[in-house]
Amino acid sequence: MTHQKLTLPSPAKLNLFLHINGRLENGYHELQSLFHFIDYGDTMTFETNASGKITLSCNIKALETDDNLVLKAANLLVNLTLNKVEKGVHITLNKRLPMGGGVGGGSSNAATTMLALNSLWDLGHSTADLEALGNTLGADVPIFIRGKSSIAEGTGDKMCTYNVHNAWYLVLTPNAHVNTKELFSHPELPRNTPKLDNNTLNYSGITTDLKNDFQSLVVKKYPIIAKALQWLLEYAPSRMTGTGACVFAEFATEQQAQKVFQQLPEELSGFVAKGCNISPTHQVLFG
Ligand SMILES: C[C@](O)(CO)[C@H](O)COP(=O)(O)OP(=O)(O)OC[C@H]1O[C@@H](n2ccc(N)nc2=O)[C@H](O)[C@@H]1O
Ligand SMILES: Nc1ncnc2c1ncn2[C@@H]1O[C@H](COP(=O)(O)OP(=O)(O)OP(=O)(O)O)[C@@H](O)[C@H]1O
Repeated sequence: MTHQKLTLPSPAKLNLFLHINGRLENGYHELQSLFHFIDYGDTMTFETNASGKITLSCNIKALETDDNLVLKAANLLVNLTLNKVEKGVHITLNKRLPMGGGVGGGSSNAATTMLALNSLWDLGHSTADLEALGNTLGADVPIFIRGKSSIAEGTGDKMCTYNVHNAWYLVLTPNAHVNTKELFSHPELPRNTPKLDNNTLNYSGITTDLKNDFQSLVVKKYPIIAKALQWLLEYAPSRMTGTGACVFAEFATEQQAQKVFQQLPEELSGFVAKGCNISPTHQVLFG
C-alpha cells in the first residue's frame, strides 16, 4: 500500500437558529435548525501506512484516548473493510475549537476523518452511507459529512440545503462546558416550537422570529455565558449556538466584525470568522 498524506480543515458550525419541536419515543428530541459553516476550526493530518493500526496525536493530550470521536470514526470505517490488516493511519489533530462549546468540534473531527479515509483508502462509500454511519457517533456528524449549509430536521439526520447570505461572525467562547445531555432532559426546556415549512422559511439574519430554544435556560444556568451574550448584544444582533457555550454576532463585513472584536474586554475571548455555505473540508477535498 502506498503511503499518502492529506491535511484537511475540520471547521466549526453555527446553529443560526435552533428550535425544539417535540420529543421522540426514544427520548431524543425533534429539532429544526439552520446549520452554517465558518472558516475557523481544527486542522487534521492523515498519514496512511500498512501497520494495520490507527493512532492519534493531539496538541491537547487529554484528547488522546480511545473515546476520541476521531478514533471511533476511523474504526467504524476499518471494520467495514475486508483487508483490515493493511489499513493503518496516523492522525494528527490540532485542536483550536472549544470543547462543549456548541460549535460541533468533536462531530466535525469525526466527519473529517470519515471523508479523509474514504478518499485515501479509496473505499467508495457514498455520502449517504457515510452520513448514516456518522449518525451512530453523534447527531451533528451527518451535517459535517454533507458539507452544505442546511436546515436539519429530525435529530439532525434529515437535511435540506439552504444557502445563507454572505456574512461574518464574531464568536465568543465563554469558558463553560455545557452538558448537552443534561440540558436536553431539563424540565424547563421549551419543547413545542411549531415546525416551520422549509420551503417558505426565509433566514434574513438574527431576528426575533427565529430563535435558539436552549438559550434562555442556558443563560439562566451559566452567568458567564449570559455575560458574553449581553456584551455582544450591545453591538449587534446575537445568539447562542447549539447548547452553548459559544455565542455569536453577525456582521455584513469583516471590518465591522473586527472593529467590535478589538473592543473585547480582557476577560472575554473569541474569534472572527467568515460564514461558508460549503464546508472548508469539502472545499479542499472536492474543489
Ligand atoms: C443540539 C445540537 O448541538 C445541535 O447542533 C445537537 O443536536 C447535539 O448533538 P450532539 O452534541 O452530537 O449530541 P449527541 O452526542 O448525539 O447526544 C447527546 C445527548 O443529547 C440528547 N439529544 C441529542 C440530540 C437530540 N436530537 N435529542 C436529544 O435528546 C440525548 O440525551 C443524547 O444522549
Ligand atoms: N475529537 C474530539 N474533539 C473534541 N471533543 C471530543 C472529541 N472526541 C470526543 N470528544 C468529547 O466530546 C465532548 C464534546 O465536545 P464537542 O467539541 O464535540 O462539543 P460541542 O461543540 O458542544 O458539540 P455539539 O455542538 O455537537 O454539542 C468533549 O468534552 C470531549 O470529551
